[in-house]
Amino acid sequence: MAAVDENAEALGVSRKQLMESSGNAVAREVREVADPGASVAVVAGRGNNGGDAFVAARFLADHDVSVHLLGRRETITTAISRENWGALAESDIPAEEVSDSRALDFGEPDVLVDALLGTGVSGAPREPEASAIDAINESEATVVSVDVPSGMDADTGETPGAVVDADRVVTFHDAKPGLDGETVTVADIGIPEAAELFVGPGDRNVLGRDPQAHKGDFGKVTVIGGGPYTGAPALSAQAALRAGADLAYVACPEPVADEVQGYSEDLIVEPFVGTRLQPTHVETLLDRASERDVVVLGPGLGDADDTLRAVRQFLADYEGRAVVDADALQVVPDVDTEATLVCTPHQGELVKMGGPRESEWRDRMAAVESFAADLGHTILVKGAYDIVTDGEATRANRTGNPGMTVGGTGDVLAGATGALLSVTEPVDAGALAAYANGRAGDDAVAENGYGLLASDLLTRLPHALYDDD
Ligand SMILES: NC(=O)C1=CN([C@@H]2O[C@H](COP(=O)(O)OP(=O)(O)OC[C@H]3O[C@@H](n4cnc5c(N)ncnc54)[C@H](O)[C@@H]3O)[C@@H](O)[C@H]2O)[C@H](O)CC1
Ligand SMILES: [K+]
Repeated sequence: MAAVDENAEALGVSRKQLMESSGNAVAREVREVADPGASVAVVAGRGNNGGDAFVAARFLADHDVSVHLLGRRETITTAISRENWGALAESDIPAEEVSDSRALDFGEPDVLVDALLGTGVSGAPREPEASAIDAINESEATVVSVDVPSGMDADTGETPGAVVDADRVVTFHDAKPGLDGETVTVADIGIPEAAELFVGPGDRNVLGRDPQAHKGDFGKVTVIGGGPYTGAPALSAQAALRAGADLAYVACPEPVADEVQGYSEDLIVEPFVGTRLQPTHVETLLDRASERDVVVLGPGLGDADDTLRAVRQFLADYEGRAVVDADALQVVPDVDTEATLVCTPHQGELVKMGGPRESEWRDRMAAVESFAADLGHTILVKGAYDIVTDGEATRANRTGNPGMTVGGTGDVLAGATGALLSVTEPVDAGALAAYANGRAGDDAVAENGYGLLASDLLTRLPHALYDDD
């Protein structure tokens, strides 16, 4: 939900607007259960859940409203909630601050609005909230809970401690688990569909960095590639580093090893004998892969028969996480593997894998979703709108521009996906890599115009993935 909020903000719908809509929805619900003139007591906590209720109070001028904040105004946790508390002071709505739940006296109202705790709760309610919840439950009033009954975990529906016994719940944007017995209204608060459908800056929240982290915590990625091409594996491995991996290895044929190393001293090159990947290399590669977090299989490997046989053997025995790209993709549909794969085809490669041909992007989303479900792996289809799906969750990405049709941008994407796959789940890894790759391309074109090189994306990946703007 926090990610969707941030995406909405990036699309021009601020959190403050969302709070205004939320509060309005609560007021509508109150009007349904209480006629004008009825008494309404709002019991609010210090988070945004309370903020929603401050807004609701402003929309209930026809009712006899009082607001009771459990805490002091200085302890309100968010700026927008504080602003809405401030707005109450500019009205004639009685609003009191109560630090001790024993001093909480909301009388005998017709309606109680429960806005103590929302989606920000963690664990069982502590004091003074726990006693305030008891007080609400002892009241005869009709209880309208904001977002969730206070004390209920919005993700799981679990109630580890005291919880408000609500008559009605006004929940925002999406239904929440664990609600039954109450009358539930799911209120549309104006979050644009695009905030959920398209990957946005909020999706990056899954990429935390623990200050106590050690070398290797953010992933060791091996790129198995090269042979006919040397630039591709070097781009992938550098992209893995720029997307946050700690170590990037390139397993490539001996004759191209110097060239790959020559692209960057940051890469650890692990050559194998011969001019291309062959079945005799597979055992050693599997051994090494077992010490790494993710393998990126494909960049620059070519499609010689024995190379594709080697790819098939590798995947049949590999049980870890891998990104499969380029010529290696055609092997995936007929290999039986325990591995967790993120396949990164463009439209032509997808068709070669037996995938759908739909051209309109929404139709393609649905078709690729069911293809991924059948395949049993995550697919990231590259295009003007990238589609990422594991057969259940499906996202689209619209960063990027026509300048990115240049060779090598797919290798960068595969490497970035590899890095992110070592720290997040497959759909998130693919979605974020597509987003960052496209944004890096957009930044490069904004700075220099068209004529970008795939290598221009590399230094722009960190900003696209980790900067706050
Ligand atoms: N897009 C949306 O869905 C919108 C939701 N809105 C509302 O915002 C709340 C979530 O707000 P948040 O500030 O994140 O958290 P809460 O108000 O739920 O509470 C945080 C508050 O409570 C303290 N706390 C946490 N755990 C406990 C505990 N076990 N015991 C006591 N106190 C606890 C914490 O420290 C904070 O002070 C959501 O539910 C909606 O109502 C917005 O309106 C925007 C749109
Ligand atoms: K609540």
